[in-house]
Amino acid sequence: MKRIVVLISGSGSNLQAIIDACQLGRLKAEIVAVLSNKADAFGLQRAQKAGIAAESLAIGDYADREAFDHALQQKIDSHQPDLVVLAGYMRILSGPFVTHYRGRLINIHPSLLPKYPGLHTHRRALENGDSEHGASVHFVTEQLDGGPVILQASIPILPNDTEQDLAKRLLSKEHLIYPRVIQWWVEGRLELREDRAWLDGQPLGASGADFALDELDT
Ligand SMILES: Nc1nc2c(c(=O)[nH]1)N[C@@H](CN(C=O)c1ccc(C(=O)N[C@@H](CCC(=O)O)C(=O)O)cc1)CN2
Ligand SMILES: NCC(=O)N[C@@H]1O[C@H](COP(=O)([O-])[O-])[C@@H](O)[C@H]1O
Repeated sequence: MKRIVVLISGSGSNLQAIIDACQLGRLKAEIVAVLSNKADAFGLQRAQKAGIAAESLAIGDYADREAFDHALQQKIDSHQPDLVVLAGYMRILSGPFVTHYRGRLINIHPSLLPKYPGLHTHRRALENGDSEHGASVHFVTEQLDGGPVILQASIPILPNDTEQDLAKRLLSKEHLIYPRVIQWWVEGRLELREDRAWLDGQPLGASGADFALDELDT
């Protein structure tokens, strides 16, 4: 069974969706560890409740980003993962780390990439008066949120939406698309090739696979 390590920094609702998918048998993989840069990340409690190894590393214990990432990499590799999943992990990863996991490192980002890489995406979409917003699952490369997109989900922005409204509505879509992308990778259907995401031997376009969300819940 494929082994997954999940990196988090906060609540871990995407982690929970992945845990649930594994426990329901929809995702034929094993989360072997959950790691965080925040000792108080609620997602660590979610992992412990599910009987999954949960650990944190303190950024302040390391001289710089590269030293932290090297220690994180060693911790990850001690669990011998096949796939590393970023699920609300809020640290920019250094080049050697990304290179080490190339093609088996994915992230979910709360925007319709390439719009709004980086932070505060809900606020930026509201400030720009956008009519829609969304989330993107992508391979992680050194370019922040610039890696090949695998799958996106969109939501309308409603007249009185706040950042919190968008975040809540978007999370419910994230919880559908992320387990599905992980399932594609675990099944060997998804790969990073020539700087593009390929699914079932076909290169995906800039917005990733073209799937209606209701197809994903089957
Ligand atoms: N090399 C890469 N690293 C990461 C990627 C990536 O695509 N390439 N994705 C991010 C996830 N992410 C958005 O999806 C993201 C995470 C963190 C930040 C950021 O600016 N972090 C700051 C600290 C912010 C904080 O502590 O609140 C930092 O690292 O200095 C931007 C985007 C994961 N990493
Ligand atoms: N830049 C990375 C980023 O902002 N990721 C976003 O953080 C949230 C984590 O929620 P969760 O902890 O409940 O899964 C999710 O919305 C995810 O898209």
